[in-house]
Amino acid sequence: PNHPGAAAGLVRQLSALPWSPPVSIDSINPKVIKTEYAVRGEIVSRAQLLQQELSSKASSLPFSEIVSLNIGNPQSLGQQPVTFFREVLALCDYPALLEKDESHALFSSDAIARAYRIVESIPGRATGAYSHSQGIKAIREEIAAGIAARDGFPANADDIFLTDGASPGVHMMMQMLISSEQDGILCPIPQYPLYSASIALHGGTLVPYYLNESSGWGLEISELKQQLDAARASGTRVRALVVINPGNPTGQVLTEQNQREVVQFCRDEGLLLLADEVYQENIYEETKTFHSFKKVARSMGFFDKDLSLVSYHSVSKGYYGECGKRGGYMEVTGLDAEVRDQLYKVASVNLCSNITGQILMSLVMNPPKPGDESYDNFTKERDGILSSLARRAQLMTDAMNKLEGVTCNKAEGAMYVFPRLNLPERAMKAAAAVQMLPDVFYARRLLDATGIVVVPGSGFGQVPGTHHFRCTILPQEGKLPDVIAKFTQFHERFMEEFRD
Ligand SMILES: Cc1ncc(COP(=O)(O)O)c(CN[C@@H]2CONC2=O)c1O
Repeated sequence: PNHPGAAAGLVRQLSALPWSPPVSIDSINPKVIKTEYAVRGEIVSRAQLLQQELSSKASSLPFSEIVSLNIGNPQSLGQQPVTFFREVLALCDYPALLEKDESHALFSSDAIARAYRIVESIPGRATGAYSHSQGIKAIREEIAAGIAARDGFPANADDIFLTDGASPGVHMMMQMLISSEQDGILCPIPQYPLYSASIALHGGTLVPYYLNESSGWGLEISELKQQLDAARASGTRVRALVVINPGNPTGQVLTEQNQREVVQFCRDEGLLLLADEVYQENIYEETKTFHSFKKVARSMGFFDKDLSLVSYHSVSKGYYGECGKRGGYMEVTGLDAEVRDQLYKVASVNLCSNITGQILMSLVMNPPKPGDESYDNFTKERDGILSSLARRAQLMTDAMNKLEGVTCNKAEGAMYVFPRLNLPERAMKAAAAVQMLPDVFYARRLLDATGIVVVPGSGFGQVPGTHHFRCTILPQEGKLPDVIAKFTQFHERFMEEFRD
């Protein structure tokens, strides 16, 4: 052991031993293995491989591009950002621009004034510093004022937690609520798989309640009650009810009466209401109006001492579609102060959300007003995008309903159609023969034939024995007819191939 070469010799001996990675698929957290997120699942993975094939050589594929209709990502399909929002963000990102005369030739006066006000409200004018863990106080005050203006009821800046998109806010609440598998969360089926994924990651239990496809994806209190009682009878401690309004993937917009019933149900059954309202500005059905659950609860006379409610919003949807900027909030009301303190502690572990997303969230909640220099251009951009989305929602719904064996509820809101596939028996058998679920088989064949990427309905959950897929309504209007034509041609050939 004292020999100078001994250590080197020992190292050589050790290095000769077979080395294996310290982390293996068998040694990572099994909750991670169990987690699935179909919006970027197996079909998307194959699409990425095909994209590489398209990029690497003159392709033998029967299409020239991948059309990603699997994800609600408007700007990736050509939607333009809102000018006023980007002007304010640019100025806040580089505050020195505010001191330059040239800026007045480049930026609208109200964007300069807004950016100046925001920068001045940040301690040290430091848009690069960590902020308060719930977000910059002045930003939260602006958002609270926007909520109050929307609802006609007060909102408190200290109830706002600014997050990097709505997703982290959902994870934070699941982290707070789920202690073990005994803790259940009532979720709509079909649901946006952030919820099933987060519940799985935190080791809880998803308690399903089925939306009624035959009544336009209606949310029935009787179904909620039946599922809640069954879960409780099996020993599950049901903590919360998730409602996504407008719905993803289903696109329904709840009636105010239905919302009142949901609020009453949560109050009566002692459930925290998790209201996912990220599509609140994506309403296309003229007979429907968005009402926040906060407004509905307050209008029923339920305040902080009467109901626990967490409301989510995001900069990823609406007419802004700023998904990559990662802005969002959760408005937390009706929780005990000591619970709020624990939530704050969890938020503080991540220090703060990104400042750009925080600023953008405040712009979404307080956009240009009549008389502002940007107002006319802003309303032109906003109304242009929303009216186009409404037309595309109708176009896609109609196109789906023209397909043989397909029925599709109208997309009243959000950004998706979720058609039901009634496949021939031979198609079902062909799927089984390759160990695929029928809607995965269909989505895979669609991708391989056209380059169009959709998400199989099994990725959102569906009534057993039914099959769907989710497709966004997002291709720009000039391109949508071509996408629909490709889709239709594929479907006709598919049905011909597998006709019973
Ligand atoms: C209902 C719902 N809630 C929350 C989120 C999370 O959004 P952010 O974290 O970006 O704020 C999404 C995103 N929609 C996903 C992403 O694109 N397609 C979807 O279905 C969503 O659809």
